[in-house]
Amino acid sequence: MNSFSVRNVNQIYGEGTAKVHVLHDVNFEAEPGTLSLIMGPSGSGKSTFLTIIGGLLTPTSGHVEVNGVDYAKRSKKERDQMRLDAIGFVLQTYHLLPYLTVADQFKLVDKVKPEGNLSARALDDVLETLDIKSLMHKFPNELSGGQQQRVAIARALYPDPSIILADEPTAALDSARVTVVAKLLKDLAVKHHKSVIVVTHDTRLINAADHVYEMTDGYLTKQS
Ligand SMILES: Nc1ncnc2c1ncn2[C@@H]1O[C@H](COP(=O)(O)OP(=O)(O)OP(=O)(O)O)[C@@H](O)[C@H]1O
Repeated sequence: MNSFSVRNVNQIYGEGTAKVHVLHDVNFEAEPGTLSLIMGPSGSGKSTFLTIIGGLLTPTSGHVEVNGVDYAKRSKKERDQMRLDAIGFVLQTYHLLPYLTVADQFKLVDKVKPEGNLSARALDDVLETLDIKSLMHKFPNELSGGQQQRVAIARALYPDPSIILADEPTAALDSARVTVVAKLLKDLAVKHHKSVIVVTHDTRLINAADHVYEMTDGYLTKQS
């Protein structure tokens, strides 16, 4: 079974003279055990695509199936549950809650999803890999951009999702950290059999990728 099957997706924002056709008949598949990159210039539709496959936006037309289930055939409540159970998001704005310490960001996940999260030991491994163990008592505004980005990655991985969707997960990281994050994403795909989809401008991630797609003016093409 494919984690994702996207068929003939179109997205149009606005109406009349303000109408913008952002995605054109997009088709895409992603299987468990693979890391796919979506590359392309700013404004080409990459984030819109990620938002649609993550079930956060219903496309103007077309179908998105996640683990064989069509979003369109589910109620909003069921879609929310599917997202909670299956998808880990790493978004451009890190969405860390300003009034919670790093440790409490993870505890909040436990409240929303009490079961099926990483064991304390597995979480410890992730924190160690991302070199953020010493930051647990800090608040987001005490962290650098790169530290916040790594905390956001760890938090997305904590619920142990089968699918990981990441929007520019390395934008705030230096080269050494990019290598660490690229290896982590690759290991999640290969060793943990997850489907990892990354929107990025970062050509340093290409070596880790199984498939590379290019988004140009809303048209998605497979490069490798
Ligand atoms: N809610 C919206 N309403 C109207 N237009 C939008 C909306 N969201 C995005 N757009 C437009 O759709 C186009 C694609 O935007 P999108 O953010 O998907 O591109 P992107 O490739 O992710 O860009 P970037 O790399 O800069 O994040 C842009 O022209 C943008 O202005």
